[in-house]
Amino acid sequence: MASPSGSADGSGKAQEAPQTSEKAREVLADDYYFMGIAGLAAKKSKDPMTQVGACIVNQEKKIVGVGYNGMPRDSKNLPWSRNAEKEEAERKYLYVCHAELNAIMNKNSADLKGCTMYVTLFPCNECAKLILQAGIKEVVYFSEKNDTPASTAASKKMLEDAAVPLRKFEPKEAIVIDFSKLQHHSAK
Ligand SMILES: O=c1ccn([C@H]2C[C@H](O)[C@@H](COP(=O)(O)O)O2)c(=O)[nH]1
Ligand SMILES: [Zn+2]
Repeated sequence: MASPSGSADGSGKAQEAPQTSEKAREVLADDYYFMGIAGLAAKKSKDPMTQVGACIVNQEKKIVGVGYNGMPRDSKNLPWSRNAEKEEAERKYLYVCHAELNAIMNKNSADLKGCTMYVTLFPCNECAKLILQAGIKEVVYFSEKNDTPASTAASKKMLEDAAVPLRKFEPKEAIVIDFSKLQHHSAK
């Protein structure tokens, strides 16, 4: 599992040797944790083709918003098709709420100024506008699709122009949640 860079508790102090009676625990690094939450949120998306998740974190490293791409609230019969041969009104793009929009709308704090957004897919130009208007000050993304180059270029241009750092998350290992290891037994 990914561990934090530097000292184990982030304090910069040398790590103390664990007590012999204590199990050595692996502690998840921030980027893995927050992108992991974004990835888990993506798993909730009903988009049959592309599931996207976003997680917004404030300067105290607290999660203040999570979202995934989905159809607008209370909608029942909107199409998920991406088929280019269908009429525009029969394709998902006019309707779907992007993960970033939903994460921003789901915020549980007064505002998002100074926050970082973790998002599993490079934000489109419309989401870049939302990110900027929300006062988000850093974007960490995972994957980049190249099927909308103009949108990607515009998004990069806007974020760069506003001096909002854009960073690609490059995981070196997988995060695995083994529920059997979360099963705690009373010590007797
Ligand atoms: O910034 C973005 C860009 C796209 N999405 C969502 C919108 C759609 O549900 C999918 C893209 O569908 P494709 O079939 O891959 O074209 O991704 C998003 O949430 N945020
Ligand atoms: Zn978008």
